[in-house]
Amino acid sequence: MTNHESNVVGPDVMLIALAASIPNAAVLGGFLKGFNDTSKLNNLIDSMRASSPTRTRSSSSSSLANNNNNASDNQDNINSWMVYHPSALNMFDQIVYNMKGKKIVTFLDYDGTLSPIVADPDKAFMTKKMRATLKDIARHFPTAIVTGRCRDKVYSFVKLAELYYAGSHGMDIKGPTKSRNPNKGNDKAVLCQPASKFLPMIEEVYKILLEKTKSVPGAKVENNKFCLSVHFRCVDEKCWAALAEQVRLVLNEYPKLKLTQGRKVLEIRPTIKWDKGKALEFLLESLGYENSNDVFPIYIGDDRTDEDAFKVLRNRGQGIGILVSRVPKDTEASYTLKDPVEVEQFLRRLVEWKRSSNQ
Ligand SMILES: O=P(O)(O)OC[C@H]1O[C@H](O[C@H]2O[C@H](CO)[C@@H](O)[C@H](O)[C@H]2O)[C@H](O)[C@@H](O)[C@@H]1O
Repeated sequence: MTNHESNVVGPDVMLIALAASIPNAAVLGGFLKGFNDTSKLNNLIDSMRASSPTRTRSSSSSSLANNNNNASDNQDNINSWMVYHPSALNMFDQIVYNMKGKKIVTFLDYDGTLSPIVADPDKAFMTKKMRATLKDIARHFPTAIVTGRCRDKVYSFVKLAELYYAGSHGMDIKGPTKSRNPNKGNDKAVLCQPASKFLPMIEEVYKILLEKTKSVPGAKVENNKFCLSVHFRCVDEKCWAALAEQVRLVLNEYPKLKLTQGRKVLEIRPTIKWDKGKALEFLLESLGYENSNDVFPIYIGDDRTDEDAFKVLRNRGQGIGILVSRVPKDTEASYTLKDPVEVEQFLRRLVEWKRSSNQ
């Protein structure tokens, strides 16, 4: 099972992963009651830890020698992982060779891809440089931001009307409000909201979660319109289980909602079959590339939710997925970039290649 497959979890199982991170046997025993699939449990614990990339494997070791060994093991892991997922910057010439003559479409995740991960989700700004590069990218290629965020919120960060925006993990898609090419008039007006009937339920759960998580210091509930985020980045690890318990109790009353996990965030969303991969397919179709062999989609993202889109590209045998990560992760992406700085460099090279190659 890939990390992606273990991504969508029921609240109870999630709680077990959280509970396993606290060193209290009695509490842990209580949480584990009734759970007997050890490998599933281990997957979930791994998945929980993987959402905390600042922690290295050596952090619990007290001996310096162990730390050194672990550091060199980690480096070996990174090196062998990079053989299968090489840097998109190092492989740039090969990538452009493969996309020659094709219509490029770029799909970009926001947090951790265009903006660095920061403690306060309301302050996840892009650099001016990134914005200028994005503007140039959109001038040359149809470009979409595909994010777990509320569409309006991400627009308030990006502020480029010539892009497509797929907010709420792709459940809220809107086309550009300004043409990418002033001589050609407006791009096709696109709107897709497959989870609209869940809006009142999401609102209701948002209010309840706000109230219920008040008692957990550092917890933050974010309303992303068709889905919700419960952030635990600023919550003391000892309180993760308590927070998860609150979320679980609330979600028990809403079987039509499911829980997924991002980077130090629990995400609550409708149980519809829609994700960033579906959003990518919808956008390609809207752009007229449903059955085209001529299209070359590039999807760049850092999160598990981006795996749905990487998988779609892999299955279509088209374009490339680029994972933004410094550490080895189970991924369907073909290439990697380390951080948003490298993402900007890659996008800039794409713009320069396009300008110089008359493609
Ligand atoms: O699909 P994305 O664009 O990657 O959005 C996923 C979530 O991103 C945001 O949370 C993450 O970034 C925050 C700011 O850097 C960080 O504080 C948090 O720990 C991360 O999980 C956003 O706030 C969430 O609503 C999105 O679901």
